[in-house]
Amino acid sequence: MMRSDHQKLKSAIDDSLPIINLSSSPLERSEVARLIVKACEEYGFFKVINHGVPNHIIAKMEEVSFNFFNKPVTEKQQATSFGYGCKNIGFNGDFGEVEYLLFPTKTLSIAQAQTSNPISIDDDPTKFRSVVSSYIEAVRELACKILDLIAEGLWVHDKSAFSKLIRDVESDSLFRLNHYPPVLCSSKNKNSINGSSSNSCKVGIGVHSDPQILTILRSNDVSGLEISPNHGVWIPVSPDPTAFFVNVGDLLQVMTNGKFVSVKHRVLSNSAKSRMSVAYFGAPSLNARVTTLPEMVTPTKPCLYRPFTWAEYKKTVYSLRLEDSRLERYRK
Ligand SMILES: C=C1C[C@]23C[C@@]1(O)CC[C@H]2[C@@]12CC[C@H](O)[C@@](C)(C(=O)O1)[C@H]2[C@@H]3C(=O)O
Ligand SMILES: O=C(O)CCC(=O)C(=O)O
Ligand SMILES: [Fe+2]
Repeated sequence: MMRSDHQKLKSAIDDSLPIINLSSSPLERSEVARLIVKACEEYGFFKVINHGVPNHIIAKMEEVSFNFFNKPVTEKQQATSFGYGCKNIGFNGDFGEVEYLLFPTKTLSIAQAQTSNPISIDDDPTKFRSVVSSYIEAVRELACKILDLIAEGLWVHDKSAFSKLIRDVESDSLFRLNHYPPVLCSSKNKNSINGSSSNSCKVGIGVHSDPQILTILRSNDVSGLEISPNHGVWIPVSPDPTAFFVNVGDLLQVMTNGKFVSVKHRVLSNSAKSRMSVAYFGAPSLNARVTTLPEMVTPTKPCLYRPFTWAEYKKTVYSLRLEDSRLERYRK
């Protein structure tokens, strides 16, 4: 075996993935900030423990998600205008063994204002709305906490340079529930996916990076998520329902001038169990101008990307397929 193969195998172990403990005392704040920056540079991905999101909020979210996906297909399809999708991902021919509910977080506040138009997702739509609203509020706070620590760790002058973008009332953040039903792996499919773990083989969601600033992800106790911090290496992420997982998105790559890399990831379906995940994609408002922070540009590290609005970038994202590289188009 060549030395590089050894190194690849050694690095493809989940144990090596960074874990950030947010319970640390204020004295250790700068150390936590430093570790988060390191994780974003090396992996664009990390796990957060002692995150402070109350258990009852997480448990209720899991319950409404489970109830929704357990409904008959015909009932779920009635939620298509509200973002229900099955197997089709995006608009350009991507498919996966997944069903999902995907909507802008703003939708809930609009629905709240128009009580005559409740969201018919749950038998009790008011319950669905209030459970999801509380969950979104809690994970947005977690995202802001992490983004403020990133700003500190990067010695950025404006400590809320990142978090203010997703705190904006016009923020275009998204919320997504995913359900990957068990898919039996035929011997023909077995090991068809390079480096996948043995009890999974079909693609739930194909290789992609998240286009927004930061993603806060949580799942049940079923595996499937894999990340690829280096080209050709796939690391399965052990599921941990008590934790949150954080992905660096494309916009954070641009704002940090490529110091952070938006992590490539995919989900493989499990042959025995259903995986359920919940993702919050923190994004700026559509008209926000995304630029590289001046602190990230030096004479030896000139600015890599031209400025653009999130609306412009989102249009590009939706014109392309999951795996397509979009940031290349915004290079100077
Ligand atoms: C094929 C696509 C689905 C996606 C939009 C896109 O055209 C390319 C990016 C995809 C992605 C990946 C991360 C998130 O799950 C998502 C909601 C996003 O913002 O970009 C999805 C989009 C989607 O499923 O609509
Ligand atoms: O289900 C997961 O763990 C990841 C989902 C994901 O990558 C996405 O929804 O963009
Ligand atoms: Fe993703």
